[in-house]
Amino acid sequence: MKLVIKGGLVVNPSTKLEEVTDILVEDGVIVSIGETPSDLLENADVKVIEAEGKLVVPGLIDLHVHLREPGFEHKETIETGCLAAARGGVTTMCCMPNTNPVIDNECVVEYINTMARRANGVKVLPVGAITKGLEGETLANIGKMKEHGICAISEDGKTVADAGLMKKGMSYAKPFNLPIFSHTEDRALSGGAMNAGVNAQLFGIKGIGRDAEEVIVARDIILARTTGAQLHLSHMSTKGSLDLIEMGKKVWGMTNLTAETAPHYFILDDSILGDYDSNKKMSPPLRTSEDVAAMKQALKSGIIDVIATDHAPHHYDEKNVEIEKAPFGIVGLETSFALSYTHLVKAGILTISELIEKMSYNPARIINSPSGRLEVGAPADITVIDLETPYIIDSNNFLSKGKNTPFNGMEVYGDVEVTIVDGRIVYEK
Ligand SMILES: NC(=O)N[C@@H](CC(=O)O)C(=O)O
Ligand SMILES: [Zn+2]
Ligand SMILES: [Zn+2]
Repeated sequence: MKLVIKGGLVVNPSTKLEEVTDILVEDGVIVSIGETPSDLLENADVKVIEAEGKLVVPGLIDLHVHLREPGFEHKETIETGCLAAARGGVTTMCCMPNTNPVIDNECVVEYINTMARRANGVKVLPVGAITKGLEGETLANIGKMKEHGICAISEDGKTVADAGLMKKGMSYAKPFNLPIFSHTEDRALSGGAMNAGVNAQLFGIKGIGRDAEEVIVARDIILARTTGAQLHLSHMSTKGSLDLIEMGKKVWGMTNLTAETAPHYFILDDSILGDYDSNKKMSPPLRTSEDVAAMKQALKSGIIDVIATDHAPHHYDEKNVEIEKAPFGIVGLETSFALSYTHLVKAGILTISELIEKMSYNPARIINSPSGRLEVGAPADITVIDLETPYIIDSNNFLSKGKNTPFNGMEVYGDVEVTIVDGRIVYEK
């Protein structure tokens, strides 16, 4: 089966390509980038996707997604999560281990692999727990899980509180070439429902200080420096965290340190919580406008390497309670590209190529994936996007089971038209 994506603006960070041209795909692999011979275009066996006026990029790679299966299928399933991913232009995603049972052994890894094979074709890479049951007491069987395809280890939703155990986890992961995705939250310092500060005082909501995040950011950078393990800091939200990462990268010259943020941390701040809407509650919480400005700066300077979603679907009934009682988390798979494009590229902060680097190429490098690049021989994971037509975000249209977004009603640019995985169309508008 041959496929031609014709006449789109092809943007590929790995080769610094930015050119109106065609991509030819055969048997799931990119076989050429350049003008397609006309006899091929007339061949009835060749499917042509007209991409004139559209953006053509390597499929997006989301390092941070909660698919909720097994255990919480009322929030999301692997099937619905994969549909949402395809709609959002995401061709590979890493799913976090806070399921029930926890992804802490090869059987659960295999269960996810099986369910993903039955879904639409979007690549699902499980993330294994660092400790058994996410209980923070003994290491999970990391080596066995690696044999079955985990792409990283993480305690996401929690932090390994014991620094000695975290160090052991890092030392163990290193020879397996597994990155550690770190959720940085010191439980002794957290415990509220929004960012601590003047707005929390004004609204009468218990606050979570930035120190809860920063203490663990500092600790894990130090431990990664000692062990040489590859540390990837999940969902960064504060300016202080960015300063610490800058220190690790620039002063200590660490090449084993990367960091991620999510669209809500560079678009929204804690002043919007005055309506007590639990769809604005997530972990870590929205911070202040100064943090938002610093986050944009850090995306530009490269202190932040990755934009992920932290797609965290919850059921309507679970969120439809007082903000203090509601679970943390918002969905993101179907809005992340458009929000990032609108608020970073259209706003003049990043170039398109820089954005795709953060949403595809850099994530691919962190998990050693051959995707994330439009190169001859690479897997044909490709996303075609309309950048011209604005639209309004409406969670009623989400394919995800989760409708918990703070972005409802916002106008954005960057509508995904076609998503291709291994040369197969998995979403077409
Ligand atoms: N981010 C969140 O607010 N929630 C996540 C957990 C997490 O990412 O820490 C969840 O699993 O719901
Ligand atoms: Zn987390
Ligand atoms: Zn998460």
